[in-house]
Amino acid sequence: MTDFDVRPITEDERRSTFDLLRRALHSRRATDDLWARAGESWPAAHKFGAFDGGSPIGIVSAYDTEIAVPGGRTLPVAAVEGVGVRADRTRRGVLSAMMAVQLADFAARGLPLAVLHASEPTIYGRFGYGSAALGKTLRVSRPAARLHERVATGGDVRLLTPEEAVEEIPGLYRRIGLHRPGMIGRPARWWPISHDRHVGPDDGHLVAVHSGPDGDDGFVVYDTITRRSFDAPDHGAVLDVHDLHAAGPAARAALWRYLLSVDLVSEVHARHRPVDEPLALMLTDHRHAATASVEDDLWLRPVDVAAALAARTYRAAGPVVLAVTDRVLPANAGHYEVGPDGARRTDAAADLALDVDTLGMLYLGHWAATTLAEAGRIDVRDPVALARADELFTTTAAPWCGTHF
Ligand SMILES: CC(=O)SCCNC(=O)CCNC(=O)[C@H](O)C(C)(C)COP(=O)(O)OP(=O)(O)OC[C@H]1O[C@@H](n2cnc3c(N)ncnc32)[C@H](O)[C@@H]1OP(=O)(O)O
Repeated sequence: MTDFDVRPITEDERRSTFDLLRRALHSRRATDDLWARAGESWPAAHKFGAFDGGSPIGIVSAYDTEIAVPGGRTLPVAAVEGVGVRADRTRRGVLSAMMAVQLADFAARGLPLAVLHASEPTIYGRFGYGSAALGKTLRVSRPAARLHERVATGGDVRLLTPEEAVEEIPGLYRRIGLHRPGMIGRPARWWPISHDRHVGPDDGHLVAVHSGPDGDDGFVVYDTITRRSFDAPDHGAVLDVHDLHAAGPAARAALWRYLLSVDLVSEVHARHRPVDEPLALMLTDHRHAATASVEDDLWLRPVDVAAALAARTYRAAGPVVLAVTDRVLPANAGHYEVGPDGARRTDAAADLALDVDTLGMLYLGHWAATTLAEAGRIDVRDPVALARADELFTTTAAPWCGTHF
């Protein structure tokens, strides 16, 4: 027996569900001042709450945007954010009930994919999300690190005022474009909370923009955290890279050259960078840039498997037939033939069998089918098909989201 209902939230329930989420994530309830700034970014649309009587006990939220898939197309996607259950009501199926309603809503609205960043990796696989793109944390020893002479840089780097950063960076992000599988669009409601707040006086992050031959083509948002003290007066600051996007390798290298030139900094930290970002190889001594960790970045859920598979491209290899199972959206269950000329449903016998969360892991090209089979996530009916699946799904650029939501 359930003692709660799941339904769309009303306008009047925006603030109480926002507070519920904040408490679930161990933040204080929003002050009136914070709500005045953040409230617009928490609309009622696309939010489902679990209610016990009139009181919210759980919330799931999403916004519609677009995502780049292998081959360069962009697809509509639901970006799931703001998931929380009141601490006294966890592990009684509240999230499961909300996720079922939310996924049914995505399917009814024809969204082929849903994505999220997971607070804990054990939560979302059961709902069909798979870890599809990773990010690495770089730690660079700043005084010693030098770009080697063959790294093409050039152009100019200039610092923006906070007002310029609020005005100019959204358009620049759009112009740079979704050039890697996994990158997502940032709608108007994303910017006040995730950018403007950081560059404003409270957080004081700095913003530098690179201009190349065709105008502005890259930016970095960063903060410096001083470590100097009476006891350790020589400790330089840590420069923390918060958001870095560039249209191409030259703009990216020029932004890194700039970051490595900032005085009184002993280390540069950059979290959630693409796993194939070649910073270490750009240095005269690659040991000055260490990969401190590799974490899961984007989790992806095929909501309409046929549409999702048909939208991306595949490398040249013989076709494979996948048998897909999906407990939450059973309409996806079935056999799909995937080959260099596309993907479609089929009645043919399956070469490989997998759950929809594992398909989410394959989809953007990070994981090889062979690796997933070795991890027990793919049931191999025809061993020869594994190598074909490896080739079909792989991508040149590692998938990467690069947007926190
Ligand atoms: C996209 C994002 O926003 S990420 C942020 C997610 N939110 C948080 O981490 C905030 C703090 N945590 C919470 O609010 C809650 O614990 C939630 C939302 C993670 C889970 O809500 P619950 O209502 O407890 O989940 P529910 O009871 O439906 O659990 C379903 C299953 O997942 C498991 N599960 C849920 N959360 C966790 C977890 N954190 N760790 C391990 N297992 C979990 C449950 O044990 C259960 O397993 P079962 O089906 O085998 O019994």
